[in-house]
Amino acid sequence: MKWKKYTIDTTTAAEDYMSSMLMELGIEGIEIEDNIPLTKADQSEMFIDFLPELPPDEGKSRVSFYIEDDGSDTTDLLIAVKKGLEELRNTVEVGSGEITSSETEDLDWINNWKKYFSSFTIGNILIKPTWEEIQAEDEDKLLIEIDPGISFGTGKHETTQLCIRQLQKYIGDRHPKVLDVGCGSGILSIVALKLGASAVVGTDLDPDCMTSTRENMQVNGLKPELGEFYVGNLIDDAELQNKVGEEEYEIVVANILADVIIPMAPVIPARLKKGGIFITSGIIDFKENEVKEAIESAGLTVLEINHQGEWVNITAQKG
Ligand SMILES: C[S@@+](CC[C@H](N)C(=O)[O-])C[C@H]1O[C@@H](n2cnc3c(N)ncnc32)[C@H](O)[C@@H]1O
Repeated sequence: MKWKKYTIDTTTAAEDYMSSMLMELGIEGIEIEDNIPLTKADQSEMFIDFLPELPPDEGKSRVSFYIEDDGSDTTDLLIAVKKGLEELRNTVEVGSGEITSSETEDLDWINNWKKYFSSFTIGNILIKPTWEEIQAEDEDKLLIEIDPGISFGTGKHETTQLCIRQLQKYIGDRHPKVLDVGCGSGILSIVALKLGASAVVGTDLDPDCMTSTRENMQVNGLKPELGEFYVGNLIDDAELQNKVGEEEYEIVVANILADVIIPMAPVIPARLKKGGIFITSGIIDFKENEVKEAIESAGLTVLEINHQGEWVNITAQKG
């Protein structure tokens, strides 16, 4: 799909007004470049754990928007953008407001990442995108097929791999019931079921993950009744906590982010059966101690801490 990119030179004070004006004109692909650091809340919503140092914020901003380049005339739309921009000058300092257009780019928002996702193995598990063929040398592996769609979880991320290794280690032949908090594409639920879990319950904040997870269960030949998946936040949603249940699980896995796992830690022990295992990752290395302390304060005993790249997995047990 071809897109045309237009960039407006403006100010940080005007950027929100500018995007709102563009959205009102029906433009959806909007990008803002400035040097304002993200707030903690923004960071956790965007699943970024740390950011590079930014140069000082001098109040400058570049607001870009993308229009599909399907040959249709965009003159009227650009006139409307310029008019909207001039009207904004009555409300806020807009800066130069100069609009430049750049080369047509080939952008496929949803599918471009697929180029970077190819089959790989973790121990005897083969994780394969649904669109790739299985190679002869991999035919003896435990096959997991994944199409994450727009949800997180191809299995390639270090944090997912750290969790998969721990699931391999702790599922054994106990046929545990597993709770997968932050299920994303459903990859950890599917790995758990393929490794012998008797049932899984998954939760995520993002409703799209319910679709991806259910579709991936089906692709992997897993009966829908093996999994229940709910949208919501286990940290403070009493209704979700009820649905998920108490002392139901031999294993809880949560691959999210340190800043989410810390407030979530207190609600984990109640979900676990006695002796149950909590496997968690999404923890960047400099937050390891903070998460470990939160897990211990919640009453769990830390059994293992593993590292892959800059990422950490903590595995703990309910006494
Ligand atoms: C790093 S992804 C992990 C996806 C998948 N489980 C994996 O291991 O690849 C984190 C997921 O957690 C979800 N999430 C973030 N905060 C959450 C919360 N408080 N409760 C449940 N899910 C949450 C996100 O929407 C995202 O799908």
